[in-house]
Amino acid sequence: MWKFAIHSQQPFCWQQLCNRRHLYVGNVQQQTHLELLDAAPTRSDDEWLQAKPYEKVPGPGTWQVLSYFLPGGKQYNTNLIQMNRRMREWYGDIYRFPGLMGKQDVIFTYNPNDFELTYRNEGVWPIRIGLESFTYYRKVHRPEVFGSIGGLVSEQGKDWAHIRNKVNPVQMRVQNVRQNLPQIDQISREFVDKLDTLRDPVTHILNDNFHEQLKMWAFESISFVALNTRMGLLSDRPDPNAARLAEHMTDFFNYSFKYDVQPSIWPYYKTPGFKKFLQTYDKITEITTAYIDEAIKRFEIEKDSGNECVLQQLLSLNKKVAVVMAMYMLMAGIDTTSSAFVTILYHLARNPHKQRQLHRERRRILPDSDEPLTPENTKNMPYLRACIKECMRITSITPGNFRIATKDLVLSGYRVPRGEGVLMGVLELSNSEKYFGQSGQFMPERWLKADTDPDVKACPAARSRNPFVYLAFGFGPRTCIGKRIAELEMETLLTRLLRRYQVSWLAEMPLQYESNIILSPHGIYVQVRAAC
Ligand code: HEM
Repeated sequence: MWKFAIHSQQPFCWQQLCNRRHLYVGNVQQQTHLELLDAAPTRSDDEWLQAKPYEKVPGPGTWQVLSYFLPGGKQYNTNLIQMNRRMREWYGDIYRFPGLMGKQDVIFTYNPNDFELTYRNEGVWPIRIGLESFTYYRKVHRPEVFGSIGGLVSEQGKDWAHIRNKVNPVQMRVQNVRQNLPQIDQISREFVDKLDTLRDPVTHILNDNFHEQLKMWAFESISFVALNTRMGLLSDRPDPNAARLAEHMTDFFNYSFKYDVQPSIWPYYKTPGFKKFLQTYDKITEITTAYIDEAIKRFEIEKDSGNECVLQQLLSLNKKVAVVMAMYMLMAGIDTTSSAFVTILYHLARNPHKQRQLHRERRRILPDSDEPLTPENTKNMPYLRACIKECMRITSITPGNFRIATKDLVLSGYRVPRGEGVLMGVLELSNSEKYFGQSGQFMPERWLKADTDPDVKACPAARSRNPFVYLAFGFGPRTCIGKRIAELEMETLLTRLLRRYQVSWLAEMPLQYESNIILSPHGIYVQVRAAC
């Protein structure tokens, strides 16, 4: 069961995001999986033949769905989470959401065995549709800038693999990412220093402005990794281009929700709003490229100064790759990390006993709070990592994972032909009593594989739990490429913040969430006081 309230200004439907596979964007046909469409089943084995036919998957018909979402309908004005939950109550743990207007169906499943089958059969080129506007921007609007360089979020098949294989060692290798620790630590210290000015001087309460400031922390951190540049966004005098870039990124998120997620006619007709979106992309490209050009000049002067940073490694692949990846890091690495961090703080604020336990670990790692964080002293932080995981279990800011089935699959006893969309309802499973006892309780211990101190014992279930019931960063070759960076940032800030402060939740209401591209918290009411 859900233990927190979620509210959205706008009705949202995953299918709008997932079912645009027939689109032709300008002269660029979405290179997704069209070859899979209308293909005859390839399977004739017993399991396939004995499975129930696809048509028998429970779910509403097209007209029924339309009636749900029309004014007065049962799903009118519901958000993603509410919609999913109602549909699940009505149709069960697997249901078919029919494709509208010639678009594909999406199978919604809440069965971890289906997740495993879908992922284990996705092959080396998993298909997940997203950010079609970026594909259009690169390939149709600005081909002279990007050439044939694809981007991770919007590319599929070989084109996706081509870039992912190149950037994996740069962004997924722990040691490579952790070389940024000194600067990420410095940025976290600056943010924690700034907390004094962000909280109310008398009550010490932080409100929603805190989330905006956290976005600046996330921006400052990710832009250091992506552009090797300190933007000064936590100071009173940020770099003017950085401030502009921050504004454009905010616009980008709003536009992207409107044009990549909500139904829109832009693939057929470029509305004035969509043209403004393209201008925002232009400005982000222009500023990002300018920062990269400046960094290239710096690298020339500082030649052979030791390990290559992430940007240098991306540049050695290709400058266009570096620009596209830097843009992606900025687009995908600000709202995600800051929203997840608010969630982490919220759960710790509501669970003082666990917070005290974590504080003890922090003091062991940093006996002197002025000491820097290093690869050595941050190696062994089991309770901190368990706390972060437990927060993301209760509130995974990405509530579902999507794939196009690239093989014929039998899901929950039904035939699902390749080419169909499969939406895996991760958040529901990670909040289910069936897979996590006392699922509403914040219990970091459930993730511990070994005792961390005499009072904190390992949990036997941590070793035997089905890995598919918690997938906050996705799974497989297409898992989140920013996972290591996000973990580094969140661990560092949490260490610094809790080393200095203790946090309490003062509101009667739980933290609220809006669902747009991700779950985004609001209604923050945290008190931060000096830790003893
Ligand atoms: C707490 C923070 C974050 C969460 C919860 C998160 C979650 C996710 C999830 C669930 C996916 C889909 C994975 C799949 O389909 O299997 C994803 C993909 C992705 N994420 Fe993250 N993410 C976070 C932070 C970041 C950061 C900091 C970056 C940038 C450095 C980033 C960049 C990306 C990219 C580029 C993809 C697409 C990967 C591909 O398709 O190959 N994310 N993320």
